[in-house]
Amino acid sequence: MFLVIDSRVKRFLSKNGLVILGFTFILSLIALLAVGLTQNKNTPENFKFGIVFDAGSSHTTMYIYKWSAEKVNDTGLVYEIESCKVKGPGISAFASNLQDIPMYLSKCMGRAKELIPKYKHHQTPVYLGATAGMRLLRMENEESAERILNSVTSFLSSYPFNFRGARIISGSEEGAYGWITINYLLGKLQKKQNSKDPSSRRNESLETYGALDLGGASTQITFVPKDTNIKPPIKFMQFRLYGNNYSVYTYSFLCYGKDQALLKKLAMDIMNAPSGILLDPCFHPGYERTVDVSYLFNNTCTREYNGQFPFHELKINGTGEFQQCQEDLLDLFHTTNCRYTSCTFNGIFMPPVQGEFGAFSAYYYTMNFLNLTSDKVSSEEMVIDKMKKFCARPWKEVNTTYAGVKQKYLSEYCFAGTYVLTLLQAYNFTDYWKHIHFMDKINDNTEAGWTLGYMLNLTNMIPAELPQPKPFSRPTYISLMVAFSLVLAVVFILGSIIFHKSSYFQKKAI
Ligand SMILES: O=c1[nH]cnc2c1ncn2[C@@H]1O[C@H](COP(=O)(O)OP(=O)(O)O)[C@@H](O)[C@H]1O
Ligand SMILES: [Ca+2]
Repeated sequence: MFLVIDSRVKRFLSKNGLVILGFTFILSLIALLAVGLTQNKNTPENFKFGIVFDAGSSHTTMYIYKWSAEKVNDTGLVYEIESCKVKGPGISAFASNLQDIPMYLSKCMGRAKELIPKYKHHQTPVYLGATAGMRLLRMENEESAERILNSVTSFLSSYPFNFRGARIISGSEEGAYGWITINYLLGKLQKKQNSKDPSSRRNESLETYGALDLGGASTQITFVPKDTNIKPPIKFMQFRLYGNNYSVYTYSFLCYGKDQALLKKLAMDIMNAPSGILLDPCFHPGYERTVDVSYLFNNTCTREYNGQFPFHELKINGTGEFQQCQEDLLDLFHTTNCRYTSCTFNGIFMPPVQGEFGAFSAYYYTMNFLNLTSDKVSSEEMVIDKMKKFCARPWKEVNTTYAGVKQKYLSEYCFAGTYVLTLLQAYNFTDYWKHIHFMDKINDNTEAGWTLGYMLNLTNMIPAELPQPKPFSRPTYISLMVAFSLVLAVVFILGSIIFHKSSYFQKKAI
C-alpha cells in the first residue's frame, strides 16, 4: 500500500515538481516583499529630556535639552530646546528672603511642564548647579548658602520631574564641563572614530578646543596642554571619552568674573579719590554712577583693599580713556612671582596655551556687542583700536545710539571690553588672538556653557569606550533578507532541476 502511494507521489512530483517549486518561490517572494514593505515604516522616535538650572552669580537660567533615546551614545546629538531666563538676581541674593524662591523659579518650571510631554515628566532629570556667587556666599556664611540650597531643593522636588539635586559646583567642574560641552557640540570628541590609520588617532586630544568662560564672579580657562609629561603642581583632570584619554588643565579664578573685577578695581581706585569723586577712565565721558562704600567692601573679593573713608558714597565720573583703563586693570593681575615652569597671573601654574579656543558667556556678550567676534578681527591691535574709539564716545551719544540695550550692560561695555583684553593678555594670548573663537550657540541652537557637559556627565551619556558598531538599519536588514531568500530559492530550483534531470537519465539508462 505504502509502496503504491510512494510511487504515485514520485510520479506526481517528477511531473509537477518544478511547477510547485516555482509557485512556492513566487509566493514566498511576494510574502517577503509584503512584509518588507509594510514593516519598513519609520518607528516614531523615542525622545528624552533633561533640565539644568545654571544658578550664576548674576542670574539664573534654565536649559531644557532633548535627545533621541536610540542615539544616546553618539556625539553632538543632545540639543537645547529652551533657555528660560529667571527674572531677578542670582540665587545668592535670596539669603534673607528664602520665601521668594518658589516664585522666582516657578515661571521657568511652568515652561518646562508645558514643553515636555506629561508622560515624560517622571523620567526627566532636573539638576541645579550654582557657581561663583554661591561659592562666595558659602565662604562668607556657610549656613546661609545651605539654607538657599535647601529651599531650592524642597521647591524643585515638589514637581513631577525626577529632581536630582541642587549643589554648588566647584570651579574645576565648571571649567571641565564647559570644555566637555563645546567639544561635544563641535564633534571633537568622537572624530576619526573610523580612521584605519592608528597613528592619525594619536594626537587626537590636541584637536579639542580650549574653553574660556567669563562669568560675573569667576572666570575659567580649560585646555589640553601640548606637553602632558610635565609634572604639574596641580593635577590635570583625566577623562576617558569615546575611547580617547584626555589630560585637561583647568583653573577657575574666583573674583575675576567681570562684575567682581569691576568692584575690585573700584575698591583699589577709591584710595585715589579722597573727596569721594572718582574720575574713571573705564566709563564713557559724561557717565555718572554712585556706589555705596559699604556695598563695595561688604564683599569677600574686595576685603583686601578695605580701609576707612570719610564718605559713604563713591561718585564715579567717566572719562573714557581706554589706555588708562587698561593700565588700571593691569594692577589686578600680578605677574611677577612664578615658582613653576610657567604661570598665568597671581603665581598660578598654567602650561603654555595651545590649540584653538572657544570663548563664551560674558566673553561673547561683550565682544558681540562691540562687533569684535568675527574671524576677520584677527589681532589684538584691531581690538585695541576699536576699544579706544568706543570708550572715548560720550555717554549721551552711546545711550541714544543703543537705546534698546539694558543700561547696566551698556554703561559697562567699555570696562568689559577692556577687561576681556587685559585678562586675555594676562593669560598670554597676545600673539594668539586669531585662535580665539567667540561663540554663543553651537550647531544653531545650543548655548556654550557648563550645563550641558554637567548633564551629559551625570546621566552617563558620554561612554568611556567607542560605542559598538550599529546593527543593520531596518531597510538594509529587509533588503538582505530578500536577497538571501532569492539566492536560496535559485540554488534550490537549480538543485531540483539537476536532481530531476539526473534521475531521468538514470531511469533511461536502466
Ligand atoms: O547681554 C549681556 N551683555 C553683557 N553682559 C551680560 C549679558 N548677559 C549676561 N551678562 C553678564 O555675564 C556674566 C554672567 O555671569 P554669571 O551670572 O554666569 O556668573 P558666574 O558664572 O560667575 O557665576 C555677568 O557678568 C552678567 O552681567
Ligand atoms: Ca556662568
